[in-house]
Amino acid sequence: MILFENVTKKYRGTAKPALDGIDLRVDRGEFVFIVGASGSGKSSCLRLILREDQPSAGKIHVLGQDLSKISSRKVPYFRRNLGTVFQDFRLLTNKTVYDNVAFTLQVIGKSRGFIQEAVPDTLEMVGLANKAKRFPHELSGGEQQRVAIARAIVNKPAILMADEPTGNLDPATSLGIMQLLRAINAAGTTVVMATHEATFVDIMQQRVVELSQGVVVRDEVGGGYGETASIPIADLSDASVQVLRTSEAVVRAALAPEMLGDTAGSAAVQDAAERDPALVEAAAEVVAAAAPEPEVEEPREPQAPEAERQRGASVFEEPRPFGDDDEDEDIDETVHADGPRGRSIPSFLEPARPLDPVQMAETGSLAEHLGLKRTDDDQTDVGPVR
Ligand SMILES: Nc1ncnc2c1ncn2[C@@H]1O[C@H](COP(=O)(O)OP(=O)(O)OP(=O)(O)O)[C@@H](O)[C@H]1O
Repeated sequence: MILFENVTKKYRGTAKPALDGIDLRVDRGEFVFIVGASGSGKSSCLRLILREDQPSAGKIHVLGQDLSKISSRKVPYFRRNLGTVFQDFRLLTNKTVYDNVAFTLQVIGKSRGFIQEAVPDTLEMVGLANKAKRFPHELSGGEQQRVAIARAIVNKPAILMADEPTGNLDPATSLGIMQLLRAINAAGTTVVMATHEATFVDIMQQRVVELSQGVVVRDEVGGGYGETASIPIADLSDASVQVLRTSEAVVRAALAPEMLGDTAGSAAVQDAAERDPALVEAAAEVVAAAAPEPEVEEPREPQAPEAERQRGASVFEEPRPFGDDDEDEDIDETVHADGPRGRSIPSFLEPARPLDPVQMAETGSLAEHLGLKRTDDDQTDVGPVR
């Protein structure tokens, strides 16, 4: 699906290549994290896949096409197969949620009937059915990112590329976004996500490709605690490692229940709870600690419409649309400063309360299951909370 053969990318005027002889193969249906320090080459990698840029050497095939052979004129057509999500959402601020999503389909000439069906369906999927008529500035950061995701997937792309999609969001909101990306992946879309967020990489146990100075230094299926991990496992006692693994199973079951086979994830958690309640309690604390304690969010000045419009300009020659919505329940993604650490066991760890992944996917309520308190998220707006 994506194939890099000895790919080097050297930008003009730089001494060292941003990517140096990369070999990489991503198959259909995979969820791949590209991780690495700032400047390691993650975004360069995504830009090459999108054919925003060309390698200095080597070959790249995406969806069976040799990217060096796609003429500039055909690039917009090629990109219809790729959905993209960015840290800064890139929504069109003068359009409603519905129109943001519909716009993507309009520019590629989809019929009105198709749009009228696809947009509400997609908004429903991302949990924004009730916000179709809102404008981006009326949404929280998490909701704006959901609109961006709706826009990216409304045309059912084969590949969804996400570049730091949780970079501007608080931990609870980020968990909801990760949960949504996993649901999209579970529905068959290949997901390639560049991120610094070691916590999510650790707990999701998907494939991890780690870059360091333009070279792949790790390519691990089910990767977790590597050099980029937030919790270095080598520093932990055996008991702590066991606690960590239990927490990991819990969160993984919530984020990717199908990866564990039926209800094996929740069964394992319930099993552990029966055998050793103290372990599960300790695991709950690790889970809570894995989400960094949120700070109180500074309200941000709304962006000037013109500046926003400029930000909204897609990296593509062909602008991509965003999402609309329509659900009624507001998704409350605000996190209280006294959130995770104030409680002992998240409710979803309780043996009598099995996980309901479908419901969680619909509501994006993983953070709630983790016990992170939420309030009215319309007040939160965008802005780093870390
Ligand atoms: N257009 C460019 N011109 C010159 N150098 C560039 C350009 N884009 C990226 N670079 C350089 O290439 C290297 C890799 O950059 P890249 O943006 O791919 O890293 P990254 O891992 O995505 O970083 P970050 O996590 O900070 O976004 C860096 O040294 C960067 O300075």
